[in-house]
Amino acid sequence: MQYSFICIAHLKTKVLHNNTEDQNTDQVLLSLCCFIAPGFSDSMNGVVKPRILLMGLRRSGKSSIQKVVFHKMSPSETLFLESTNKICREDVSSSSFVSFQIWDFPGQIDFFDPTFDYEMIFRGTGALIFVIDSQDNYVEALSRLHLTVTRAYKVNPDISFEVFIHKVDGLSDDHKIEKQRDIHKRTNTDLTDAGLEQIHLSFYLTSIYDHSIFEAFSKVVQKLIPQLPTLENLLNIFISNSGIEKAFLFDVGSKIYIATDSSPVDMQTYELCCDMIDVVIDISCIYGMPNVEAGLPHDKDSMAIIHLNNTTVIYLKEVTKFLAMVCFLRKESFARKGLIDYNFHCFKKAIQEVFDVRVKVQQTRKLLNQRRWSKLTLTSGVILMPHFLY
Ligand SMILES: Nc1nc2c(ncn2[C@@H]2O[C@H](COP(=O)(O)OP(=O)(O)OP(=O)(O)O)[C@@H](O)[C@H]2O)c(=O)[nH]1
Repeated sequence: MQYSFICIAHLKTKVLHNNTEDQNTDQVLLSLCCFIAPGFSDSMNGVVKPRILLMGLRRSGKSSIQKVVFHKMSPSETLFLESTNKICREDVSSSSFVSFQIWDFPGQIDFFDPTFDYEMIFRGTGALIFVIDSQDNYVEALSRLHLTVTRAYKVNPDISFEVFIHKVDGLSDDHKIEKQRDIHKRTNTDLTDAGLEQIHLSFYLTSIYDHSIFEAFSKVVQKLIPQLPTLENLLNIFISNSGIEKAFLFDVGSKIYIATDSSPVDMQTYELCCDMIDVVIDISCIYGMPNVEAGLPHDKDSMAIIHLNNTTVIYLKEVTKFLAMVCFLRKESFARKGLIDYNFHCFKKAIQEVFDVRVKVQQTRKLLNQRRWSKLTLTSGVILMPHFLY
């Protein structure tokens, strides 16, 4: 597909009055509190920050994944990455929804090393990504995966286990499917033999040389967003009332999509969204923002429209400082842009309310924690150091 026309402009949203929309979004918001799950508290401050662990054998591609997805490193530069020899922790807090810690582990962790407190690590973990190099012999990787998963599950059965069958860029399509089937079968057989068939592993075919790694990471991150059903619901309401075929909510910095409507996602659509975000950011960097050092070149006026030569229109609009909505629609539907913009305005308001509820929950949790701590100090007369997770 070719882009036949690109227009990037600053546009103020026109507000049309449509009471039905407001009622719909309000109804969704009424049920919000059900989706605010406690999550993983980061020490005493009550900040919900799930932890994602990147594990796997040496040179399987863990650091490359982190650098490409979160540091915009080009895939070819990863050839020069040095081997990781200690646990590297990083905070990813680009928006209130995409906020977590990534821990990149060195290739060989010795679970039997007494200085390695794996219980403490797994206890605060939201997702464990195990990276397998598909271009290498993976027998050792599979036994390491089994050991890691069984240990982690015993400590924390709530972890989501994600297996990245990585470096598939060198494989043909048939070969990829065959490898995935084989790895899936072997791991499940091992788990069944160990009497742990209840452990669910999700498998993804990934490569840093295409968008598959971003798509896989999006799915991992989505599982850690307690408000996901609310966001999906809002997107469903938005698209069905605006004649839109598909809508994604993107974290602009990482190109991770944090939610989409309930229709299936195809890779080509996702790739077009990523390309569009790149175009918008590049053009904004060159022409748009006087002070790019201040952060992402994406602000409340950011928007872009791309007309493809197959009568599809892609429409990008800023939702929050870090989030953008990217929609796919027919040219005929885009004729009602005023209605789409009004509905988008309602959607944006609803998202803001989701943020507000979340912030309130976090503040209440922080206050409760502080009270609990001051009570502890008063009753015991001494302050005992808590057993913080690191
Ligand atoms: N072909 C291909 N190579 C990749 C891919 N991802 C990473 N690599 C290469 O794999 C090699 C090892 O990558 P690293 O990210 O250093 O691996 P690691 O798992 O962090 O290694 P340790 O730090 O030793 O545990 C590098 O040369 C990367 O360029 C991929 O998707 N495809």
